[in-house]
Amino acid sequence: MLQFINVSKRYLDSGEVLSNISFRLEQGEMAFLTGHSGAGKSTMLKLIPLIERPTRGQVLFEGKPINHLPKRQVPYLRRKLGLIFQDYRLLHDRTVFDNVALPLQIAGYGQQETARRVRAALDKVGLLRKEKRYPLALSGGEQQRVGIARAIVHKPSLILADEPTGNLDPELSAEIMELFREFNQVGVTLLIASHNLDLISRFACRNLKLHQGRLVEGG
Ligand SMILES: Nc1ncnc2c1ncn2[C@@H]1O[C@H](COP(=O)(O)OP(=O)(O)OP(=O)(O)O)[C@@H](O)[C@H]1O
Repeated sequence: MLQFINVSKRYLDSGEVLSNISFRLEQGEMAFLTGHSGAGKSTMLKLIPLIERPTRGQVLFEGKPINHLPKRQVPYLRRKLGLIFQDYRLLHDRTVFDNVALPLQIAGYGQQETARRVRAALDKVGLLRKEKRYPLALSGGEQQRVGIARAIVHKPSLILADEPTGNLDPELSAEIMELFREFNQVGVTLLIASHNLDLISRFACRNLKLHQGRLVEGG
C-alpha cells in the first residue's frame, strides 16, 4: 500500500529532518507514528500527499513511485488519501454538511450522490443530526469528527492523521481512536502520528518511532 525506501528530506533552513527512512505499510494495517516534537512526524506524513517532496529516496503508493508525480496529477493521488489534522481545518463559514461535501464537490460528484455520501460519512462519526450546524457551534471532539467525516467521505484507501487528538481531552481522544479502530476493522489503512503514548499503548498496532529524523523502531 505504502512504501518508503531510503527517504531523506532536507529543508533549506532546517537541514536534514528525515534521514534514510524505510518502511512498508500493508493494506488494511493501522500503524502509529511517534517521536519527540520536531522528530519529523509531520514532514513524513506530508511526503505522501506530496505537500512536500523527498530530497532523496523513493515513496511508493499502491506500488507506484510518487516522488516525481507531475503537479497536475497530484489531485488524483490526493483523492485516494484522507487527511486529518490536529486543528481540524474546517471552514467556519460553511455548515457541517458543506464542509464534508467539499472533497466530493472538488472531485465533481453530482448533488444526489454527494448528499448520500455526506450523510453516510456523518452517520459513521455520529453527527448526522448536526449537519446544518456551523463548526464553531460544535465541541472540539465534534469538530474533529467533522474533519474525520470529510477525510473518509470519498472512501480513501489510506487515512493519514497528524496528531488528531492533540487538542482533545483524554475521553474524547479515546473516542476518536476507537473510531479509527472501527474504520480499520472494515479494512481501511491508517497511519496516525501521535504524542499520546498512553492512548497508543491500548492498541496492538505497530509503532513507527522517529528520533531526530531517523526511524528507530517499527520499520
Ligand atoms: N517548511 C519547513 N521549512 C523548514 N523547516 C521545517 C519545515 N517544516 C518543518 N521543519 C523543521 O523540520 C523538523 C521536523 O518538523 P516536523 O513538523 O516534521 O516534526 P514533528 O515530529 O511533526 O513535530 P511536532 O510533534 O512538534 O509537530 C523541525 O526541526 C522543523 O522545524
